[in-house]
Amino acid sequence: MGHMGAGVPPAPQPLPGVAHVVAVGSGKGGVGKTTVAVNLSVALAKLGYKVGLIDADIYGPNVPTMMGTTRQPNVVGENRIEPILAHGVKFISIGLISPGDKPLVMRGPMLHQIIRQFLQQVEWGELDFLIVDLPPGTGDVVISLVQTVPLTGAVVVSTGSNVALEDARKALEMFHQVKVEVLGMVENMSQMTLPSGEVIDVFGAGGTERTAAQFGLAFLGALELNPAIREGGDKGLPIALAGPDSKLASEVYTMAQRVADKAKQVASKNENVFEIS
Ligand SMILES: Nc1ncnc2c1ncn2[C@@H]1O[C@H](COP(=O)(O)OP(=O)(O)OP(=O)(O)O)[C@@H](O)[C@H]1O
Repeated sequence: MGHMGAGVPPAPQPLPGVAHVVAVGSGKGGVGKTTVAVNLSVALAKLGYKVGLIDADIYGPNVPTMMGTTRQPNVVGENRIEPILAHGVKFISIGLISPGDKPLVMRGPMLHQIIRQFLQQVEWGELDFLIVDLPPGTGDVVISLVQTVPLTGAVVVSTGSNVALEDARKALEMFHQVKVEVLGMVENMSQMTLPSGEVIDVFGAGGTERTAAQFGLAFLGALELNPAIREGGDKGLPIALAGPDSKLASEVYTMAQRVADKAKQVASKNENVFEIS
């Protein structure tokens, strides 16, 4: 103990009962990362998986609004936090804890502490997927995350625009640096269909799929730009609730199925690596 420097973090430990931790990141803010993370979670739950969702966007926690509840979580036993259940998904967010009393500036150690608590002190129980909605950009939160738990992989969300893709590439680079496998990329705010049926391309649809191909990554799907998606977010009724037969929500289910398949594939590949060595 004594000679171990205080700066040496303990090795990441899997969360008992949690099969896959999957981070959702973007690089650029405002591309709809939280919208994707929330809908992905709800769709996975509707597909029959046990799903948890951590709002790790400490500076702009929008998950409670998008999940439709700002109820404070109960603390049980020895400082264990009960996640909030909404739309079949268990979630936790800094936005639920002492709302109105959140520090605007957080020092690194405090941020690390929050991420660790969200992973280790929340009563997640058995989960197939624990989705983590990262803050935009690259940095601290991801480092705290990978120091605490092993991740199955990450999903990178972008629009098709060059500026969003520039930042998405930085996110890809960051995941590479911290040795987190990217499961694939999602294009959000892709094409938009007008009531007349005319399709308009606002952000350069197709750009994300091309970028994924350049990096040898899977393209996990596109979500159109549609006011119903924004309304669903603001009302706390994610469009995934409409189910796989709804035309709009079907895109989310395709995406969710691909994320699930890819996560299982990556995890079994990594298990084999351990067995061989
Ligand atoms: N496909 C879409 N169609 C219409 N509106 C969308 C779509 N995706 C997201 N939005 C809306 O765009 C806004 C930004 O989305 P969101 O909060 O998910 O982005 P974000 O990338 O998580 O942002 P940040 O992390 O910077 O806070 C929200 O109002 C959301 O409802």
